[in-house]
Amino acid sequence: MSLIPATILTGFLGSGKTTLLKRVLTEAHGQKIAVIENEFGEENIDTDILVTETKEQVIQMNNGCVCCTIREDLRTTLADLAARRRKGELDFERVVIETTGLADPGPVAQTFFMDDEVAESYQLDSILTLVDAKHADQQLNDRVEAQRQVGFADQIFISKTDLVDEASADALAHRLKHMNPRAPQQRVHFGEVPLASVFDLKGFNLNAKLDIDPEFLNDGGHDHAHDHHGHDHHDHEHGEHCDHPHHHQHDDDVKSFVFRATKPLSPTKLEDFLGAIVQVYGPKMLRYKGVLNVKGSERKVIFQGVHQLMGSDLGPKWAPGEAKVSKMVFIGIDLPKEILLQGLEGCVA
Ligand SMILES: Nc1nc2c(ncn2[C@@H]2O[C@H](COP(=O)(O)OP(=O)(O)OP(=O)(O)O)[C@@H](O)[C@H]2O)c(=O)[nH]1
Repeated sequence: MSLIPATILTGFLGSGKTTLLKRVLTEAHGQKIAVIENEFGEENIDTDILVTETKEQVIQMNNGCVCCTIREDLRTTLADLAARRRKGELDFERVVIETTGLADPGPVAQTFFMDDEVAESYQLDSILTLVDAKHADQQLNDRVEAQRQVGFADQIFISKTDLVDEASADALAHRLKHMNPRAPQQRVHFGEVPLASVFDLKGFNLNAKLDIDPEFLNDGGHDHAHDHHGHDHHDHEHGEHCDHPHHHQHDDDVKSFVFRATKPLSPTKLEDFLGAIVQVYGPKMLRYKGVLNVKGSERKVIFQGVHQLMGSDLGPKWAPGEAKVSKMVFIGIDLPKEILLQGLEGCVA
């Protein structure tokens, strides 16, 4: 039986998750979608709305915060859903998990890899993150969960841009891009979004192409609040003027950087190094993904991970004339960029 695609919908409180989900469910012609809601408290208003307005199967889990307690519930809920589907008691083609606005989506995503029963029935399609254009700056400044949600995203939807001016929306887009250069961004107005932007994104598919622009992180188009650090991506010297607009004075904990190598990498060195690194920094490593030129392989090696869990797979052959450049993006919280970059340099074959 083919694997059931699963989508994780996350985003800070009030960012428009339910609005988007309702929209998608009513638009989803012919698709049967099981929705797993994770909310705080006993009263689950979101679920009531979904149940009355759509015919979807909604399972609610009321035991609090996803980040600490939920993995077991989520695991049993997913396993139970799959078992009932196998027996013909339930009919659905995909699953959407809406997390609470205060959840770290990491443990939710990991459930799909750590539990055999879940991994045998489901394939994590992508993590979608809603960002509220009106409140995001404050939320990102104040709340680590909001930052993590952006870090994990395979796709970012920016809601409520109707409530802010164009310059603010652009500045937010820029800030988010620095935090997570891997996730495409799309504005949504009251959840209006084509289904093709929501499902089958294959963000977790190892063969998905790595859509990042490594040059972006080296550009000068972000704020000078980073200058005092000296350890992150900024081309300008201290005091040097740059012409880009500086709307923010943010200094996000979730940051990203890109490793590039033009020489082929040694698979064993890479495995040893990354294996050791995730033991130490795994909890801080939200997502990492790369397309690698590995010695002895004619084909691209596609690699990705979430916290301590990582995997690799063979991609297509390098095209004739294509520069065989390895690229890896790391998104995490206070990652030791220099240690990682130096270690990776040492993995050249
Ligand atoms: N102006 C504006 N309001 C929006 C937009 N999208 C959603 N909203 C409103 O924002 C409020 C919160 O939306 P919800 O969909 O409930 O947000 P949520 O992320 O599910 O919220 P929680 O369940 O509390 O985490 C609602 O009043 C929505 O109508 C938008 O694009 N523009």
